[in-house]
Amino acid sequence: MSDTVRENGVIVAIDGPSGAGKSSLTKLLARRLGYIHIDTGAMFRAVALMAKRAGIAADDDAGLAGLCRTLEISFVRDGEACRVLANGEDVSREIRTEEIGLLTSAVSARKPVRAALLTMQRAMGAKGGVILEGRDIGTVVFPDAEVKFFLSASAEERGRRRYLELAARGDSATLEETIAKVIQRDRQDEGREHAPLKQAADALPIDSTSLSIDEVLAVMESAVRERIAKGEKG
Ligand SMILES: Nc1ncnc2c1ncn2[C@@H]1O[C@H](COP(=O)(O)OP(=O)(O)O)[C@@H](O)[C@H]1O
Ligand SMILES: Nc1ccn([C@H]2C[C@H](O)[C@@H](COP(=O)(O)OP(=O)(O)O)O2)c(=O)n1
Repeated sequence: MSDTVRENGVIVAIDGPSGAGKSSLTKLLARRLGYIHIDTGAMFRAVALMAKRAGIAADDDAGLAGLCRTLEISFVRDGEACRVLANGEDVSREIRTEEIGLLTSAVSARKPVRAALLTMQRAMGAKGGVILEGRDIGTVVFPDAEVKFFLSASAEERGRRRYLELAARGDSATLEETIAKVIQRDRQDEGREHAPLKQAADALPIDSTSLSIDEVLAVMESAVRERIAKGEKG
């Protein structure tokens, strides 16, 4: 981790597999710290959605490169929520379907997509005062982030959490099907050649299988505030 002093505060990286709690904790931690929440997964999902609409296959690197050259992704606050815009269109809901989730896992493995979003993510976070959640934040996007967490949980628990989420949205997927999809996404995210899901050597691992969101938040907030205080001492 770096001793860089940044204009707006430190950079916090939260990596981990699907359903570990990254988005939930990033939102809460960002609110506690007054930091900006950067949902890098939503950026990859936006690329996947726009590629699907344009009829670009998940392995069409030339087509994906061309799409990413002109695609503008932005986040806008909407009260407590954060809307995701693709070329100015609010795609917050459409990017969250399981179909787009699986397509995103394939699209996000492609080098041109990773290269394009890497540039965007570094531009968004370079001045600090940000929390980025994803798969490769602490290893590729900001290897010098002052604070890194690797948030995990058992596949069964992550599948259960995702199942409850889907059921609340009226999705009829069974628990067994949802666990299987979580494991499939894990394999794809961990096994890909470019920027695979991996714990950074200097990341603080947190297994949330048997922890509440508030318990995880307490551990994270304490670690970040300790690092900020250390930086202020100089
Ligand atoms: N420690 C936890 N205990 C119980 N439920 C959790 C925990 N962390 C997250 N959840 C729930 O699990 C679901 C997935 O969490 P989310 O933050 O979207 O994970 P990720 O961003 O890692 O995919 C959400 O419904 C969230 O409320
Ligand atoms: N920094 C990132 C963030 C997400 N991805 C990929 C991996 C995931 O399968 C998809 C969707 O990510 P997202 O965080 O939205 O998915 P989950 O909420 O963890 O289920 O994008 C990535 O490759 N790199």
